[in-house]
Amino acid sequence: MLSSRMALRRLQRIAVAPLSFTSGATTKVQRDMSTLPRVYVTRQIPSEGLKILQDSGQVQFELWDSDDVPVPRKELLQKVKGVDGLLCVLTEKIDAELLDAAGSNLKVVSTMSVGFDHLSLEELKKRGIRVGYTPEVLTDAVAELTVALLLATSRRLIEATHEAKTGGWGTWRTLWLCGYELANSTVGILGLGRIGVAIAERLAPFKVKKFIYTDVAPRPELAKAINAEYVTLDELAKQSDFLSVCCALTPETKEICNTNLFSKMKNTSIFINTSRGGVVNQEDLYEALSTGQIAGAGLDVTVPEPLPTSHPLFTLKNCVILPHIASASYSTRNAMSALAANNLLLGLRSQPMIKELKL
Ligand SMILES: O=C(O)[C@H](O)CO
Repeated sequence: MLSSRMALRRLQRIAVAPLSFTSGATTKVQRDMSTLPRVYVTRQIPSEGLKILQDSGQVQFELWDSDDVPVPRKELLQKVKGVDGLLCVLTEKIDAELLDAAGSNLKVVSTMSVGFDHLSLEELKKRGIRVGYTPEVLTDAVAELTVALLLATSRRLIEATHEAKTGGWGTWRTLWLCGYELANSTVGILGLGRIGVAIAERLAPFKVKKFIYTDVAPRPELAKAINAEYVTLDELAKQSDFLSVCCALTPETKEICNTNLFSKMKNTSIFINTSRGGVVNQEDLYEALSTGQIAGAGLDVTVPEPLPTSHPLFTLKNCVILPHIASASYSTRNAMSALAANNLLLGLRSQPMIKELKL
């Protein structure tokens, strides 16, 4: 007998099945509903979001029916012509060129992401286009992955499994594969928001001694929840045994993690980034890691993405690199797609979105 979960999955598949896409091509999804607002979806999003769009009867939509390759820019510029709404993911640059190509019908852009550095907010604002995004639904998944990455980096798990698999595991040794523990440590958070708080809440039971943070200004309400002290960026670098970057990528935070920061960190410190690759100067990070200025780095995000396999950071044992998977749990990605779809539909109905960016 099918478990209810499996049965549900099967039902979802059946519900989505009639769409049966041809790989790599843009496929018209709705039946003839030519008077309805037109929407372009730039990726094959998880089924919950697709189903909301399908069942709404409110829009006709086309989507780029692959999750493996992003829609080529040329096709995207073609497909957005005259659309009323756009549902995108973080690989699509929504800039003046694209908005010009879309034209004056475009009323709503809904991104299936909490980050919005791929959106030219100024251009969107200028054109009166509303923007939806997906904060909160991914907080738990991102915090969980950040903790996993921090532990994998500080306790050298990737190196250790490699050694075990490739014959490096000799006798038990007193200092072999030693790392750094969270107990009695100071954890620093660069950019305290919901995700930073969620990370700290998960790390606290590891007996962290102190949480510190920096941001453009103190955030007492959030800091109170985790008993974190506000410090300057310099102090954050100096005091942190673990420094976790949680800030958005903006002109102000671009490459904020550079030699200036790394040179102030302890040789025993671990640097973790699950926000955006652009906040780090990767040459400076390579230097800091390869010279032992800092002990290790765990990165879920890089510039560019994917990071070429020939990149020098991949040669370092003390650098753990993940392919931008912080929010990658089935439930979270489905929730993100549902929120993005609902934001889009609400925006097109000129109603308040569930999560709308103030421009
Ligand atoms: O911005 C986001 O949503 C994350 O980086 C991917 O989930």
